[in-house]
Amino acid sequence: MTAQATGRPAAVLVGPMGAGKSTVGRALANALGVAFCDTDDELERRSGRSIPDIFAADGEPAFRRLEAEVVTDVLGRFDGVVSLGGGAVMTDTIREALAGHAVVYLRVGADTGFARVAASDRPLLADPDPRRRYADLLSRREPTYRAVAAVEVDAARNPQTVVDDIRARLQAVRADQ
Ligand SMILES: Nc1ncnc2c1ncn2[C@@H]1O[C@H](COP(=O)(O)OP(=O)(O)OP(=O)(O)O)[C@@H](O)[C@H]1O
Ligand SMILES: O=C(O)C1=C[C@@H](O)[C@@H](O)[C@H](O)C1
Ligand SMILES: [Mg+2]
Repeated sequence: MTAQATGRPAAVLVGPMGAGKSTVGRALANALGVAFCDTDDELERRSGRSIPDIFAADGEPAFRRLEAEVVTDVLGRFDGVVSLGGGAVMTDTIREALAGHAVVYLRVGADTGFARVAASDRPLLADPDPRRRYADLLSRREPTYRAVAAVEVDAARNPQTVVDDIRARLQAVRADQ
């Protein structure tokens, strides 16, 4: 994380694995001319370990504790675009820290989201039936993504279209305030 904060994040992207939070987040930050922070990358940088290693060696609860520390710190002092990990919104302290922020839910269906990450090493998909696991996680988390977001966009489109849509929707929300 390079930028020092003076205000609040320009946008905070949430959604399931493969929604494009990292990809679209970086492009949105470029379009807005602000810095970008992916909290998964930030957690790996600060801990000096990979997320798959943390899951394998210490388990998911230990990962969630580290994630909560990193995300709440970033939300409190970073003024660029922030992308969260796919499960971050399920932690109470993170949901509390998201209140009042420009939270954007990148929505994808289970087939699209899973196809985008099937070949990667996301630890939660290390399962005998990863497609079903993905669909289960998405259906459990979807109400929470919706509840924390000020704006929801269809992320099954090309990244530039998603970026343009987010910018327009955030402007509309701000104009309403
Ligand atoms: N809008 C898009 N159209 C096509 N492919 C995309 C799009 N967004 C992301 N991808 C591709 O999908 C894969 C996953 O994207 P990305 O890592 O940005 O997802 P994520 O939401 O950050 O997932 P995670 O929660 O696991 O970090 C990458 O290979 C990326 O290039
Ligand atoms: O959906 C999840 O719970 C996760 C998504 C990734 O972004 C990482 O934060 C990690 O692999 C866990
Ligand atoms: Mg990501």
